[in-house]
Amino acid sequence: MSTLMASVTLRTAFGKSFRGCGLDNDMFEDMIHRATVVLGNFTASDLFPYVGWIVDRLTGLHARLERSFHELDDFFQRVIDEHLNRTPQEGKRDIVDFLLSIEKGQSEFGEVQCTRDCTKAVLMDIFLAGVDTGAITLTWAMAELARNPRVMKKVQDEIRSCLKKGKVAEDDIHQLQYLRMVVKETLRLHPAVPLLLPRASMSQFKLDNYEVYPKQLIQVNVWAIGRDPNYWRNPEEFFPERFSDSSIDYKGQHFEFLPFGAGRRRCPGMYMAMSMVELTLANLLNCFAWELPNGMKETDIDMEEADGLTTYKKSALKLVPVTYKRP
Ligand code: HEM
Repeated sequence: MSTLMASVTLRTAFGKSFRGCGLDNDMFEDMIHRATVVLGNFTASDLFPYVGWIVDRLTGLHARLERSFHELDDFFQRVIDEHLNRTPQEGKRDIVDFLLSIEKGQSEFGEVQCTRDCTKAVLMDIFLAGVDTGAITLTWAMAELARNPRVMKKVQDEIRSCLKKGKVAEDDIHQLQYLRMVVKETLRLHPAVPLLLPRASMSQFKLDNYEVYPKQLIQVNVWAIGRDPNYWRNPEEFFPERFSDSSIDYKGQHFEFLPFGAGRRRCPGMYMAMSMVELTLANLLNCFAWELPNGMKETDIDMEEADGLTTYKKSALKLVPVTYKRP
């Protein structure tokens, strides 16, 4: 899943497939995984600005951060060098070409200096935010479907009855209402980014019994909100039908369901993400029947999440694809 999401994101954003960049699938996945795990750690220096750095050095967190930073920096440098050494074809400029042209003609942003570091920071944002999240959502969707054969059958029947032959294309997706509910339900129970980007309060206010002061760091836990029994009936149950006849959407207007965040910092890749996830899931479900490996029962699927910035499935999901032949 990671490989597929990485290919789509890199080709869309950087105009390049990672296959030609000297990293094989596993190295590439490891690099992203290391970065999101290390970035998801709470650092002692965040909590204790003057002395925390000593703790971070002793625990090895600082060294792991440095290593991840250098790995990613090398990769982005390679992407930038390739772009600098070629002439972009008219009408085929990608995000890297665009960022490099801003660097060159600083005037577009007036006083704001757009440096090489800024370009790399934007690339890192897109890269880390785009690759992992889609793969994680797909993995959890498949895990939940494997645990819930009723839902698996219902969504496969929908896809196969709507589609008369061949693969699911982007234009077919709007017909697949139940598939959309399955993706929403996956995002409710397993939001890829469990804590939104940190916010800082602008003024002093009281929330329940807590006094919040200006500039205080605020973390919004969308994972917990998605499982809150005050808003969701039987919140732990995977039940996509809860979204039928409901106006609740993921676009940041319904605060009980914020898998892509809300407000100015809402995920800018939301529509791309939904297209990638829905299309990939629809095709996986259309082309194969999915069975559990020998002797395994639905209840044996381990649903534990790993620590980090994103909610990885801790143990790999093992399913057996059996090619589906239309009757
Ligand atoms: C299922 C897939 C995805 C999920 C669940 C997801 C979720 C999120 C969330 C929750 C945030 C933080 C929003 C906030 O704090 O309000 C975010 C930020 C972001 N996402 Fe996504 N995302 C996904 C896919 C993508 C894709 C495909 C891209 C681009 C290729 C992308 C690019 C970004 C960027 C650049 C940010 C940072 C925005 C900022 O700094 O203001 N995301 N995403």
